Amino acid sequence: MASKVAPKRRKIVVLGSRSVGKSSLIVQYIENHFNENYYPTIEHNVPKTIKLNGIEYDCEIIDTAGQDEFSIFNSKHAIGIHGYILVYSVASRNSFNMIQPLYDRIIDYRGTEDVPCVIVGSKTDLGASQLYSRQIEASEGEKLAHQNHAAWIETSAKSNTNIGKVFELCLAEIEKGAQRNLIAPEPPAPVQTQQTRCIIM
Ligand SMILES: Nc1nc2c(ncn2[C@@H]2O[C@H](COP(=O)(O)OP(=O)(O)OP(=O)(O)O)[C@@H](O)[C@H]2O)c(=O)[nH]1
Repeated sequence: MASKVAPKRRKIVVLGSRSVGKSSLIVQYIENHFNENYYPTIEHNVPKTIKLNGIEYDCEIIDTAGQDEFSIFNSKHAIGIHGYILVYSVASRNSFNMIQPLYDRIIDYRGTEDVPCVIVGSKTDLGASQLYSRQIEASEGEKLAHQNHAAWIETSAKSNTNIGKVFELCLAEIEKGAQRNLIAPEPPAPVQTQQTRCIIM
């Protein structure tokens, strides 16, 4: 009997300063809506099946409480994580300045620079508003990503711009890593055999 291949499981963690829009990114992706109110996040995992190149992946997206210079990286986010989404707001220089130390901490903990990662410039709608001005140009975000061999994209959860692409990019980075053997191949799913006989010992 041919063994059935289990869907690949992938764990993605979303990191970045407080209030940059990590939860909004996830909520827009999963539930297709945007909330103007700010509720500080208590870390939780969100399941989502993501399809890439015709293959379905069982993903777990970890929404974290925002990091600051004191709580920059929790070592639990170094183990068992397949991909990283690092978010800054294009309207906040401070949040952008957190990305490099955060990335450095990840590679320190993992002991390799080969880390599947997407850097995301969020809240692009604010950059176009009259109340806030853009503090981080696209070229600056792109350069940072390039220096760290990461993918990069700008988004707006409010106007639902590029949200799905963030997760597809992350999965694509993970699969590129898998081809470089960053991820051990999945074992085949156990085959359910019907027990037809009973042995009394
Ligand atoms: N204009 C605009 N506001 C946004 C966008 N994304 C999030 N926000 C707002 O920014 C605030 C913070 O958003 P959250 O998604 O809670 O941010 P977070 O990064 O999860 O915050 P922490 O829980 O502190 O880590 C909320 O008031 C959101 O409505 C966006 O794309 N555009």
